[in-house]
Amino acid sequence: MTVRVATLGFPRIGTRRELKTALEQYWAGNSSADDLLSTAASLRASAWQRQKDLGAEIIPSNDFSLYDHVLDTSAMVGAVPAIYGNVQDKVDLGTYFAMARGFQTTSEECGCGHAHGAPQDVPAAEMTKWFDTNYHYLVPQFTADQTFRLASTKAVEEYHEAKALGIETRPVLLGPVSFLLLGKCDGPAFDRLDLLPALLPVYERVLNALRAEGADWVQIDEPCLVLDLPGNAGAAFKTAYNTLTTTVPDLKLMLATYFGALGDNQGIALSLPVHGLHVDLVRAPEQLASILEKARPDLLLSLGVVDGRNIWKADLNALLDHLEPLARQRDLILAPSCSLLHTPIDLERETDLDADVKSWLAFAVQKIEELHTLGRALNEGRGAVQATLAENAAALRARRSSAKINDPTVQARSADRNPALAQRRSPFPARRPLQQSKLRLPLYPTTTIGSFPQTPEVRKARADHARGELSSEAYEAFLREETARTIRWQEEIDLEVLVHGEFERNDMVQYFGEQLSGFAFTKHAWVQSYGSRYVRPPIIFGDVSRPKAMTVEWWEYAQSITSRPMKGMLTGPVTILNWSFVRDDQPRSETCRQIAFAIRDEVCDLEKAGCGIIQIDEAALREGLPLRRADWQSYLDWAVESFRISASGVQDATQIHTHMCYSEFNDIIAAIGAMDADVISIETARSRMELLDAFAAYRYPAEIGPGVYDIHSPRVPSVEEMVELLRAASKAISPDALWVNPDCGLKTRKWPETKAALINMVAAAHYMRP
Ligand SMILES: Nc1nc2c(c(=O)[nH]1)N[C@@H](CNc1ccc(C(=O)N[C@@H](CCC(=O)N[C@@H](CCC(=O)N[C@@H](CCC(=O)O)C(=O)O)C(=O)O)C(=O)O)cc1)CN2
Ligand code: MET
Ligand SMILES: [Zn+2]
Repeated sequence: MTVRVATLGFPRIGTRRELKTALEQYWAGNSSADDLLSTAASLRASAWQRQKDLGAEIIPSNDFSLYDHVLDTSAMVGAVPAIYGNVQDKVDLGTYFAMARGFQTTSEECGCGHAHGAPQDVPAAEMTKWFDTNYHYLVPQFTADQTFRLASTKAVEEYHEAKALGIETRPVLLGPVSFLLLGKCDGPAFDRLDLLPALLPVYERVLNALRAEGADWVQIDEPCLVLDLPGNAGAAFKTAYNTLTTTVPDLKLMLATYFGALGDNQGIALSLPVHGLHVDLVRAPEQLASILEKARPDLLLSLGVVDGRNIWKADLNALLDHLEPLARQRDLILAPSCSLLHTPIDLERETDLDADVKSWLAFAVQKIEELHTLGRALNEGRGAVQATLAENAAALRARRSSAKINDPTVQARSADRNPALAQRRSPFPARRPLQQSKLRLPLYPTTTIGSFPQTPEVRKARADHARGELSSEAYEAFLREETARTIRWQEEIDLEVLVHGEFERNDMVQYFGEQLSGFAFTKHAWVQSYGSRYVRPPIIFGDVSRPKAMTVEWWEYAQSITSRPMKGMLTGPVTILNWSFVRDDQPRSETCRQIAFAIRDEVCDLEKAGCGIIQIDEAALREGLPLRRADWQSYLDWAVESFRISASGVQDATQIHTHMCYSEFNDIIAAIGAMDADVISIETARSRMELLDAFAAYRYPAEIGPGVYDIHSPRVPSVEEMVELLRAASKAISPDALWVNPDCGLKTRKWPETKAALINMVAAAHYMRP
């Protein structure tokens, strides 16, 4: 029996973030479409070659994307909402980026490649989290009478491109059922799965074209198979795969599932007439036994045994113990649990990491090496890779017994089960008047979410400082100047509650990770978050504590130069946890609690310094929700408790804000209420306030700032537009509980559009006041 090594997807961004640079240059009008496309082609070529060199035998194509693979799928099938005005055969670059980022002729994109006669002012499509990751996709939008057409042959072109380079690939497509399920209805709700018959012919054409080019196998991703599915989904999967396997008979389909167990969908998955099935055995190792028992003997199993969602070395010897008996019985494919999109590329670039910590890690490149080692051990016997296996065992042993991991003081504090720790002194109705009389804010008070534009100058100053080319004094003076200018400007346009702008922070999670014990951080380990925006998630390897105050000095400086209230600005424990690579040797809930105590101390220190409004961002609370409803409550219990531990050390008159973006709250609104924040700001602009229905229905007790300005697009919303949104909001929520703010922080924006939009926002708030 033979074992082969596959990857399901490789990071697109390039080891030196070449894709980011190429995109941003193109959007700024500094480079041509040809420049962008040729960078993209060379990134694909080197990713294919790299994977091949590392020993991957089945290499994906069409996993690359200029922006997002779900948007690519919408383009492939011509699911382009009418507002983008594309009626041609192909979705061109201009339309593609208009959907991704919105389009305004006055904005930066002017003159670069939008279709002739394209609309001049369109908002971007809605963006949301890809399952429980920090990757965001553009939500496909369907009308009830949606038609589909083949509008992009990218998959075929990229297969061909690899072939021309001498590399045989297995093209990847997002499967039709997941594509429909991940989308939303434009207008009154209907069953998106009803669109399947209209959609399948486009998939047939693409698959036929791939077959004609010479592809033997196609990887078709149906990650929705790990979710709780609507009752008719089983039938939809059957229709889809019966149709595709009969109409494209001699092409083999590898149906890929990941991010969890098939669970109650296992029967569906195993009944489909596909030729192979990939399952995630990192998140759900327990599913292997029943899959082996029930799978057709000729079904080629692809086992996701190396974690595509985290950066720890795999336990190769333990894996071999499980895999060896299996590999004697059937042909197998070994693969990462999911696409490597969610891991950084190459550990070897991290020359400054603590040597011990580094020896415990594997990034995308190292994970393929691990798979290659496993493959050889199974095909040739462990002896063939003895030294590598011994090294792996030694590293794992060293990690388990390392003194760097354990801090008894932290463990003792976290074990304190006193419920008062997670309880404000009084309930919200008693806190509210104390806060109101202290703050004296008008109706519809205005504020922003925290960050102001992280300009190239700010980034450069930080980089120069890190390289030792700018002294700490000069760097801090520069940051103080930026902060002061931003505060003066907020006063000038008459915002009520000010922020300092977060110029000193590289990222809202990494900044804290760099100051907390138990965390390691990287220099080059970028992971795509959306489009050209990447993050370097910190690595939590040990018990977490706060050696000293992290934000108090900057807050004190900021408050010292204004008489308006200055928000203290912190990232909450659940978000730090969810946006880090988390240790896998204790429950996540335990790590979260440790972070919560560290943040609690910071909250108390801010209050002691005189801060009356403290925002604790929990942007990632919703995305951490387990994919299966049955697992929600236990997560929400510890996540909410951790937030409350962080927020509950203060007096009643101190106003605690929290902020969340991209949050579909409908299902977890009770937990949001249970966080017991005094004010919550949320993303609502792109979904046009739909979200507020949940708050209204639940009678959310505290104050709410529904975002009126979509900050993920350079587009400037008009006063009228924001007044419209506020009117809609004031129908759902009592006006005396409403705040006026953007959807999220402004770090990704440029100053001109930020200024224009916030001036409009303040005007909209003034207009609403009686
Ligand atoms: N962790 C996290 N997840 C999140 C968010 C978030 O803010 N943080 N927001 C939501 C949306 N996602 C986002 C993710 C990233 C960014 C973002 O702006 N990322 C920046 C990088 C931020 C950063 O780490 N900046 C560093 C490094 C900047 C940099 O590239 N420096 C250059 C040098 C620049 C020079 O010399 O001029 C270099 O290192 O090469 C800094 O400011 O110090 C980017 O891609 O451009 C925004 C939103 C959801 N998830
Ligand atoms: C992704 S949530 C961002 C919150 C943070 N305070 C900011 O304004 O950037
Ligand atoms: Zn946000």
